[in-house]
Amino acid sequence: MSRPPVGLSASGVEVWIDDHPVLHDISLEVPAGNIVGLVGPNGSGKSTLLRSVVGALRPRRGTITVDGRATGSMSTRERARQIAFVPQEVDLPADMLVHEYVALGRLPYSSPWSMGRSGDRAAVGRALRSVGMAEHAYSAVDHLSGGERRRVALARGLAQDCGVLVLDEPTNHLDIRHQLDLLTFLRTVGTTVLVSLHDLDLAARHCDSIYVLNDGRIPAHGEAVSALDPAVVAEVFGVSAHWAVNFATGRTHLVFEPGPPAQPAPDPTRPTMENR
Ligand SMILES: Nc1ncnc2c1ncn2[C@@H]1O[C@H](COP(=O)(O)OP(=O)(O)OP(=O)(O)O)[C@@H](O)[C@H]1O
Repeated sequence: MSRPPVGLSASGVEVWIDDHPVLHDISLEVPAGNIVGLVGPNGSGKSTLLRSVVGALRPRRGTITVDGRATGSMSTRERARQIAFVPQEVDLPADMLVHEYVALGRLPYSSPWSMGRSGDRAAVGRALRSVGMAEHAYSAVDHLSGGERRRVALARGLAQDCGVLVLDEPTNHLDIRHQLDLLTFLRTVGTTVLVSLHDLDLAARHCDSIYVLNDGRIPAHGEAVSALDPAVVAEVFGVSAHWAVNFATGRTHLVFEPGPPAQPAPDPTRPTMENR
């Protein structure tokens, strides 16, 4: 991407779907050039929040700004030049070639008589190379595997050349090498990234800060060690977790134990029904 990164912020965002509140008073900050992770259990509202941020859903209350400008006052085309969105599930049109699909990312810059300019072709080529899919440029999209489709969808977002990239679970369907490659690659893109992830340890390792979403609210945010404090993980995800050092690399990882979170040890000096 060549466009400079810009900051993204949401303030007091409330979203209703089908007469039900899904997001309650959400505020978040994604500083320019940062990678900010969004984690939370299934159904906590991650996709709803990302879709609201990119303008696919209209919040009932609250403001979303990009580079200090409210997105609600931007035209669709203008917003698409500011924020690129790669959704969780992407329907790739069956009879399209990979490079044609990625070129759709250039639509916000095109007029009917200018599609296929050399600048657009260069952006498409760059995006395909960066996700390791250049050799598939002339394949039909419906011949791709699930993981290859995810990478092509990301290429389309990169070709859009925006200051903010919003990714909904981009590691879905990717094998472990491609998950690590993708998250490492995001750091090199040089844009602002808001990304939802299910793997808490990957989020901790690759994001500058993390927002935890639970039942449409944000109970914790900040650097990984505080946002993903074991008490928060137990409360939100219902699993036992702790931070552990990998002695081979010196890195700290969040590791999990099966079963419910451990209860605090009983205080023997405190009366109970049994020893009273
Ligand atoms: N189109 C819709 N119609 C009705 N309810 C919806 C719709 N989209 C989302 N919801 C509801 O909003 C809540 C949040 O859903 P959302 O998809 O944002 O969660 P999520 O955190 O992204 O989940 P997952 O991790 O499973 O992808 C859920 O209760 C879901 O059922």
